[in-house]
Amino acid sequence: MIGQRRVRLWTFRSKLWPDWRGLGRDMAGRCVSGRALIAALLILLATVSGSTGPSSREIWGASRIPSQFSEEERVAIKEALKGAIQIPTVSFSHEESNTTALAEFGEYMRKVFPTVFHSSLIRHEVVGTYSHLLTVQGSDPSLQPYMLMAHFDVVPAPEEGWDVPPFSGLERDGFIHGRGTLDNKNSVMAILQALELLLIRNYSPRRSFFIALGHDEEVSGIKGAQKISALLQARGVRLAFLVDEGSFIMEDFLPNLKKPFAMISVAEKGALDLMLQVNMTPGHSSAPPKETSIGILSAAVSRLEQTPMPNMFGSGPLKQTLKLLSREFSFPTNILFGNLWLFQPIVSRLMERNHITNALVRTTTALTIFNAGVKVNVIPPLAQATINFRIHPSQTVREVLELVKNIVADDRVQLHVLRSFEPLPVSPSDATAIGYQLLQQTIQSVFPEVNIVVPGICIANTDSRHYANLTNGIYLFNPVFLQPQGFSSIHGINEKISVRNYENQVKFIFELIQNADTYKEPVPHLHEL
Ligand SMILES: CCCCCCCCCCCCCCCC(=O)N[C@@H](Cc1ccccc1)C(=O)O
Ligand SMILES: [Zn+2]
Ligand SMILES: [Zn+2]
Repeated sequence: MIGQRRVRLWTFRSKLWPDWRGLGRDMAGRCVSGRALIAALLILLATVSGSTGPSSREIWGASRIPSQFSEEERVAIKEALKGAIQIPTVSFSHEESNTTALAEFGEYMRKVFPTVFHSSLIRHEVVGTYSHLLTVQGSDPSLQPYMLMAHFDVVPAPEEGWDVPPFSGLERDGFIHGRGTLDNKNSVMAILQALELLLIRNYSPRRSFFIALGHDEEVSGIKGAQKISALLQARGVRLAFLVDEGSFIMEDFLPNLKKPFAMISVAEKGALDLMLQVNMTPGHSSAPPKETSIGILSAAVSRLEQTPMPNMFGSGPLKQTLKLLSREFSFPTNILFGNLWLFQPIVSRLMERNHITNALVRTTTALTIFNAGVKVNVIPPLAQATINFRIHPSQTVREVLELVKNIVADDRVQLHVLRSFEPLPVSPSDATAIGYQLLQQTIQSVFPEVNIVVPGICIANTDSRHYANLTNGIYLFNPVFLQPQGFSSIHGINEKISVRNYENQVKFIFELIQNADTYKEPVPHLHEL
């Protein structure tokens, strides 16, 4: 009891100290006027006396719960994830998914997180038949809510090539194996697990938040995320920020950088799925025309592959990413990245050398489907190819289409847009951006070995774009260490997460929820009062 009081007093004093220290001077150290000083003192007194606002216990967050889990809890944490991996919630296409598994997953969540699903603080709704929206009621309605997101559908996983069956959830050598361990059942389970552990410890949040769990992210999110977003919009919800998958704590992604760095993506690329089609008159293969639909189309897609979209290094958040990272590198990379005003041409070329960093600097062109021909002795009437472009944040769908037309430069090739969406606007990452600041603080406390946190670009797409109408603070970050091999396993083979990584993910969310409750807006300059 005495110890608890001492902690409370200490926290109280340390929270006050920065305000007192700066009193009478603005942020630049200049003296402020007497009237502003009196106004500031009055506001401070009113807050400290707490006669009308929340109690000092609530203000200073004295009821913080440490993220320490018992042996029994640690076993339950990993077993819960293994069980989730065993449910084959596969999205095959827009039309086809394993709906039995999607429904079973909903039952499974209710079973393993009973406190969450029975809490009087939480409203649970099923949206679009299989997706889930949880509304966690905070005690302070003056705080703007936020949202934690994840999805539990997965891409298919043929058994060939895997060290262990992809839906076994087997633990081997300290790793839990299987489809969805990184993308993205780890996040679904970690969010609910952290909340379960907080509620068991009688935590009741001050700031309301939503948990949105999608069931069709891998095939667009139209039936899940888009519906949840429309529901929240109809309820007049505005979010302070949201956190979704899309970036990691990166290890060994950049040459000469051995230390891990956390990248919070503040931008997400757009997309364009374009079908190219050539129609020609069919005929006998014994007397072929000079050009066939296959030849014309092949030449067109080859030109597209051989002509990369322009390098957009100079615009977008990447310059800031590299500038912040520069001090982590040794000579000469630190000089190159730290002086982009001079070395931009060299650095932008360096980024093109590797397929992952190349995806950060330009709109990418991926030839993914090619269909033509019906019989070996028939000149094919029709040839079709589908190309997946991922659009750089500084370009638009229209601009990319224009570039494609100029590169193809052949009227016989028809272009059909199958699907497109623009890149997301860049979310703020400055000192006033609550979502970014909260993530950064939490990364620094949970992962002390991570020296640096940088804003970045997500090269893939997530469900978060469906929520752009509710917030301008969209942050993509999974608190998990990832190496290039782990990146290849996402949608590939041998996807796995270490037990330690997963435990830390739970710990991270446990801390993040509490940090969101105690977050203080940066104090405005006194001369602004
Ligand atoms: C400087 C070092 C940079 C390193 C970059 C490493 C990047 C790691 C990115 C990992 C992204 C994981 C997120 C995957 C999400 C995903 O699979 N999305 C899918 C599904 C989808 C398809 C169309 C529309 C919406 C959604 C996708 O983008 O294809
Ligand atoms: Zn995903
Ligand atoms: Zn995915």
